[in-house]
Amino acid sequence: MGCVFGKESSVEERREEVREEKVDVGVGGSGREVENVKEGGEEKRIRHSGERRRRSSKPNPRLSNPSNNVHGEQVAAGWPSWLSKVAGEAINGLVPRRADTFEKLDKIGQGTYSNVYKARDTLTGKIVALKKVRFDNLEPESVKFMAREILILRRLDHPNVVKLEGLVTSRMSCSLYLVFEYMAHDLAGLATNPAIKFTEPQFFTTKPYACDPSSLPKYPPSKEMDAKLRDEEARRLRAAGRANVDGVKKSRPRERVGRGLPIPDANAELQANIDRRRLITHANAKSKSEKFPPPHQDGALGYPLGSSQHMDPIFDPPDIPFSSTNLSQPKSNIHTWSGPLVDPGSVGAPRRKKKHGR
Ligand SMILES: Nc1ncnc2c1ncn2[C@@H]1O[C@H](COP(=O)(O)OP(=O)(O)OP(=O)(O)O)[C@@H](O)[C@H]1O
Repeated sequence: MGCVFGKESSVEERREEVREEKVDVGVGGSGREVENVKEGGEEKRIRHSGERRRRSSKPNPRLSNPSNNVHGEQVAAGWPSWLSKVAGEAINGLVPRRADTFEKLDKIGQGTYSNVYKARDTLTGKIVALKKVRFDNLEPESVKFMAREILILRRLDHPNVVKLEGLVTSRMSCSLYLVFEYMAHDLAGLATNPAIKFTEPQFFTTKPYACDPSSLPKYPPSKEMDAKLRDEEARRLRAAGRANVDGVKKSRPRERVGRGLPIPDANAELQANIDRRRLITHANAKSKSEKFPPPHQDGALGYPLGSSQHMDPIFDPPDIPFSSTNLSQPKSNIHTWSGPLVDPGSVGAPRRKKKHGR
């Protein structure tokens, strides 16, 4: 996930719904306390950003496999076996959300490995962004790569970094959705607006720090490495191509005129570079997990409830009902978000302290 997003006022925050008890909607890695308190008969969700609590353990971005009993617990909780086997640590302490509890509204973006949808959480009414990662052949390396992103996102807690709020999948599914707060703007879009100037505190010098820099992975994600190698290869090929062309046709006056054109204004150039980079990235993408069906096959939008407007009936067939995620139960008994599955402290996920009535 290469994006940092800007949030439009706090409209979405005001819309955030409340769950029965304190749950870790930051899926476990956030440095904030999140709690629900009753106020005037109404429950409100509050975040304590000032005080940081010590934790005995944090998810480790260098992945390790879960023990057999943790794997068993994860599968029982609704995680697909392929995910738990390869990326057990990334989902440690969480339960998956069911796909049919979201209503896809629109396709809003596409990343290197994903399609992103605006969706409504039908249990809370909240608008979210769903990043769909589909793993063709469930290649362990692709899964591990995504797990690494999840682990890092779980650790990040910063006002300027979009939060991972949950994960959606099911035992029978071969896809995974990351649930994020919905952001009205993205950084690339804002950067192209000359009226908007970013200040340093808008980035990572703002406290609380997103995470302790020393805890970040030592090496860049393989995706970045791949991108770097692809860029270098593309540059090399371009240079080789130019050398060939120069060798064959020494002089192409019209081309030289073209090269001499004035540079367009900075913002247009920035956007063009962004677009070009995206094109190169997508055109050269090699990982199996980067292949997606065309939008018309990738989960239909705009259909009535209960049909394909719910998420991907193809890739998310109804599961055998699992108690924690079964819609036939009253809402109050549902773990609606990816939240604690087992005692996180005992299996390496961050420990969350319950706080009441602060
Ligand atoms: N939380 C969000 N709210 C609103 N739009 C989003 C959100 N997350 C992603 N998007 C949109 O989807 C696009 C793709 O996002 P995504 O995170 O998949 O890709 P990326 O970070 O640009 O690239 P990569 O796949 O390499 O990480 C973004 O550029 C943005 O337009």
